[in-house]
Amino acid sequence: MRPAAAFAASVFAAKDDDDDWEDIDPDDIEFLDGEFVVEAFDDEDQLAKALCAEVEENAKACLAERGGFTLAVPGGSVAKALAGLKDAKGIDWSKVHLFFVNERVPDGKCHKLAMDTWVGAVGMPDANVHKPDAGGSVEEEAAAYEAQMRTLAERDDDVMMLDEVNGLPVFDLILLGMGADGHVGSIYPDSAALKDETGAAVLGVDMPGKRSITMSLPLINTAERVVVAASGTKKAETVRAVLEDDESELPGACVDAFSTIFFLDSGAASKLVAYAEEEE
Ligand SMILES: O=C1O[C@H](COP(=O)(O)O)[C@@H](O)[C@H](O)[C@H]1O
Repeated sequence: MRPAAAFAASVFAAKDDDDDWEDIDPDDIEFLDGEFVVEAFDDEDQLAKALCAEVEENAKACLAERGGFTLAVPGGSVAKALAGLKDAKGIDWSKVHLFFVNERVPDGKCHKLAMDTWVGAVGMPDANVHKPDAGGSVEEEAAAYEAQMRTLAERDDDVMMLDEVNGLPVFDLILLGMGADGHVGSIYPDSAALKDETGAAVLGVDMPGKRSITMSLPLINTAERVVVAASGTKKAETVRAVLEDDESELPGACVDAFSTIFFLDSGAASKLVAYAEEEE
């Protein structure tokens, strides 16, 4: 995989094996695959470029290595930040499979946003854009969406693998946004989805006004690489809690994939002790 730091204005801290923060040299970032890294960018534009670069570079690496690439995207600001992918060169989108981290059902809000923002422009075949479309209860939608992932894993072209330990689909890259309350996907603080122990890859969420499906935390944490993006000072306190409070049980604090990267803008990073020390 590519080093994560190509667009980083500041790579300021990483967790070592003992879970303590340590300063890192951006030049050493290639040795951090499998680690936990936080990067801060000057503004949302830089953050958006970094998100697009993550997709581009990971897609190219996976396509070269296996001839396939599996990507999951959320809605909200991260979805909008991917507009730059329209200009990406050298990616065979016919070999990329796109899923949604969470989705309103039956509305398909994240699918529509992705299509309008970049997917419609890059020429990804419709069959590669996997959206929940089963109908029925949120549980039925969730089960059917998980089945779509498993059907892909049953193909003999290695585009989607199953984890040898937990049997869950392994995504190459999952992008997450994080709400000001610390939610990721449709996994909200103190919710049934956060506490779920069924081992399901996809869960139904039947909150008033938010009838959704969401990837489960075990599925998210089985991915090769997860990037959590947050911007704006309104999220600064939540970002601080998620990254610097060892006791935090917020959904964002439960993201723990093999390679976990937090992309922040300066506003979202502003309350981090590690960031303040870097700025001094
Ligand atoms: O409700 C949601 O919010 C999160 C965060 O959105 P953002 O616009 O503040 O980045 C988003 O990732 C998720 O898909 C959406 O359902």
